[in-house]
Amino acid sequence: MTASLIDGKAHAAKLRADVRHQATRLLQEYGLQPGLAIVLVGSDPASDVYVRNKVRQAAEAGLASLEHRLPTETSEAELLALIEQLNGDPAVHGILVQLPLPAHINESKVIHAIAPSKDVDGFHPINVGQLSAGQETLIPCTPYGVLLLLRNTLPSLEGLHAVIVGRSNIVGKPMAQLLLSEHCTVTLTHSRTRNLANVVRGADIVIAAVGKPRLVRGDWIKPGACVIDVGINRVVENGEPYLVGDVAFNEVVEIAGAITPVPGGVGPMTIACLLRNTLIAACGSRGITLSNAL
Ligand SMILES: Nc1nc(=O)c2c([nH]1)NC[C@@H]1CN(c3ccc(C(=O)N[C@@H](CCC(=O)O)C(=O)O)cc3)C=[N+]21
Repeated sequence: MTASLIDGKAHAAKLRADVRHQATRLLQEYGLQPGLAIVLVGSDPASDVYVRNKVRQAAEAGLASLEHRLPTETSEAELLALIEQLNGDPAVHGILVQLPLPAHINESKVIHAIAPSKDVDGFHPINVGQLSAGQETLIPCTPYGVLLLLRNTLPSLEGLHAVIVGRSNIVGKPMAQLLLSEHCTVTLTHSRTRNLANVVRGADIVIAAVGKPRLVRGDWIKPGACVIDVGINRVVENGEPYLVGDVAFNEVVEIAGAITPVPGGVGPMTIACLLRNTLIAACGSRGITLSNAL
């Protein structure tokens, strides 16, 4: 059996079209245009590409995006002052500070400084706590995107065994909380997990988010399982640069029931969910209820 491909690019395009539709209505009915501020400190070439993509897609979805590029030498105090200014700016509904930050800046301090209502990454401890309590909140973009893909792929998530590989604050932990809310049985594994392959063999849903190229092999997969590859690893093979996931795609595609490709899987959903979070934050700022989440 060959797995069906989960087309993240197509799902993301649909989600962005929905954001655009709702943003148009917000502007017409309430005179409100959602605004996203993107802050990039330093000039990492990979970050540069992501930020440019985010800005372009935000504009296409009818959002106002404001880019703040700061030099690597920017002090922590200067960055905190900018965040303070954005927190108080009524045209800004979402603030994204691109991570990682240069080593002299305390990431946790920066995340704490963002107003929780504008924290479209969902990284502020208030939002983390609300997610873990199962309350409505701004959800981190990558796990949010994965959840939408799963909902669109599987008839029901209830009672399924989800095994997450990787316990990061950005993907693994919030993913576990979201899937618990969907009534999955959740196992959160990591680098110290004993007999990882055997644990993954029990999974109906596998979420690979460790940043190790092709870690998850074909013989780890229960036939028919749904496999979501969050990894984005840049490797050079035969002198060519490649983007590969945390899943050995060629092996797993033969065993799984459905699988996301890299690229074109989770990545595009992450950006689409960032736009959606900005829309949600803008609505929240005026007490407007947003209809359907697809
Ligand atoms: N505060 C913060 N929030 C983030 O959400 C955040 C961040 N910092 N720092 C960097 C990572 C990385 N990230 C990606 C988003 C989309 C793709 C994406 O769309 N990837 C394409 C391929 C892109 C390519 O070809 O390089 C795909 O998978 O199809 C990748 C990576 C968000 N991040």
